[in-house]
Amino acid sequence: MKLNSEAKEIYKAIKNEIKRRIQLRESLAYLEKFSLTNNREEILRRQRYLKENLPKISEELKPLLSKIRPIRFRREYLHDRLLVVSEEEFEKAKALNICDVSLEPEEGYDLLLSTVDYGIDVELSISEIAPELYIMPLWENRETLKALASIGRIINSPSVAEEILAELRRLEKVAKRGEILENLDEIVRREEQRLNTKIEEMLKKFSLTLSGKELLEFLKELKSGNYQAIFSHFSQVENEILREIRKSEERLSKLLNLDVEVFSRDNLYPVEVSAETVELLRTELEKETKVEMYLVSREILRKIKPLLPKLKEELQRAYELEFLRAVKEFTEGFVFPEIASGGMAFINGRHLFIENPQPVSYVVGNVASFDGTSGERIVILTGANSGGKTSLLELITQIVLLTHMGLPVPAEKAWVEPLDELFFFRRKRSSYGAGAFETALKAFARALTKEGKKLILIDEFEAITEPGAAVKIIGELLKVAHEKGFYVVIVSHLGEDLKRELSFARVDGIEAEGLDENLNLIVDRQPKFGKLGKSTPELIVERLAKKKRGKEKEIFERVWRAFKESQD
Ligand SMILES: Nc1ncnc2c1ncn2[C@@H]1O[C@H](COP(=O)(O)OP(=O)(O)OP(=O)(O)O)[C@@H](O)[C@H]1O
Repeated sequence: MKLNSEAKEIYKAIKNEIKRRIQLRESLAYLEKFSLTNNREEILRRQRYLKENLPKISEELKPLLSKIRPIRFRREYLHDRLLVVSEEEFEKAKALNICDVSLEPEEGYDLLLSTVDYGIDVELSISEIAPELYIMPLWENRETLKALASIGRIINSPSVAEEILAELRRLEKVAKRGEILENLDEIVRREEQRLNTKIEEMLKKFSLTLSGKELLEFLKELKSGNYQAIFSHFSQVENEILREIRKSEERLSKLLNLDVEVFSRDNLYPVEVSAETVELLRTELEKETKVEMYLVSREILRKIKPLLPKLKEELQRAYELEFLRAVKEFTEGFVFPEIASGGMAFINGRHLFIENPQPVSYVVGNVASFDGTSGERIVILTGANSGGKTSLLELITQIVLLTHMGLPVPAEKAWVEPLDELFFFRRKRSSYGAGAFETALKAFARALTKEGKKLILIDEFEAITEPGAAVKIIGELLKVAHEKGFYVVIVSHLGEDLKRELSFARVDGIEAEGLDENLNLIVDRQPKFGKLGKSTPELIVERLAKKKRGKEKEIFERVWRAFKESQD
């Protein structure tokens, strides 16, 4: 379906309404599948798809879907491992391009894998050699997996994410070790400080007990050459300190899941762990963690590998659900239009961008029959200023476009014939002179060339030329449109004159019904079919007569009386 630029603007605004409700970037692609089509079968196919799937969307899905993130399995070269293979396997192993390959074990790697009994036994496949490339993205996206599991429960289609999450739990211990590794320095320094405070306290206590009487005791022992007693007294402190050191090391060993001896025994106060020792510890821990991570990852992957294709499908399904959810949110209270032949119509249509709009029913062509209409394809829309004529043209455009997207429309009931082209010509308020007139005329004429099913909506063409000429021009152009079987709604204040020229056209009118208590015009937005819309100068006069003061008021009152007298 082809659109002119102003119709395109409305199409863009509709798409934006859906887009801004979509929480996931990946779901935007689904909107492309709903671009305009005039293929009746395709529209019906989209309607069937939405009718089947929209009811499955429930409120509670929104926060869960917002948590979904893409899970991308990495393809990286891992420098931390060496794969030792036989000569026959060498080329194949190299071709995997996943890590260094050798025929002999070599130094300098955290992990030694081998198909020929030199290290951890592996088969020649990426998932065996580098299972972390699959497991880490899953581990990092646990929130997505949890959301998928909950979504599965809601839509009654159990997710493989449940099983994957259960398996991933085995990684918790080694992941914790990874965290510890990151904070190793801080952990060791904290233990060191704790230990020194403790020793300090012990020494303080000891110096207190060594006062007075005890000192004399020592001197006596010293005189009699009994050094042993003194040594034993001091070594008692030393032992206590050593016991504290061991306790600290046990605590660290337990935390790191590795036997450690990091505090020097040479210098008991203050105890200190050298930077080198921390580095050595880090290297050892890193190596252990790598091996453990590899082994646990491999074990998990062996179990869950068959589930990964289904997981991918489920992620895609989540993107689709998010698209559907946004459509559902946008089209709440809408109906699927009947794909008809012979024009377009709707009952109680609601403008998308007017807050609390008055619902309006309308027909162009013979798809539905309302009192005062008889299948006219050319309609002249007349009526009060600010009555809602432009808004009605926009509403027709919105309903026609949504139908061609395959979406429901904001109305109680609607009928739309698939069209080849839609033209919307807005009133150019600031256009004056021959240039503007010529441009508008050319655009109108262009819309009339070429065959096909067309809807042409024109907002007040005559504003840019003299009324007399306008009747001739518009009249003739509408005759062409009529002959070609196009559908046209044209806003005009020249309804009466045009009607005289065009027997095939219908004239509808939007009317003001009076003034409200604040002297604002009360407008019935529903056009009266086949009835010229009265302009409302007498209401404007009444309004001024009631609002103004003094001399001006007198003048308006006089004019108003003249109106009333002519009505009596
Ligand atoms: N169905 C509706 N319900 C509520 N408000 C409406 C409706 N249709 C139009 N309006 C409001 O009325 C005002 C005038 O609408 P619109 O510009 O469509 O009128 P118009 O007849 O084209 O005016 P003009 O004669 O100035 O061209 C706008 O503020 C619009 O939001």
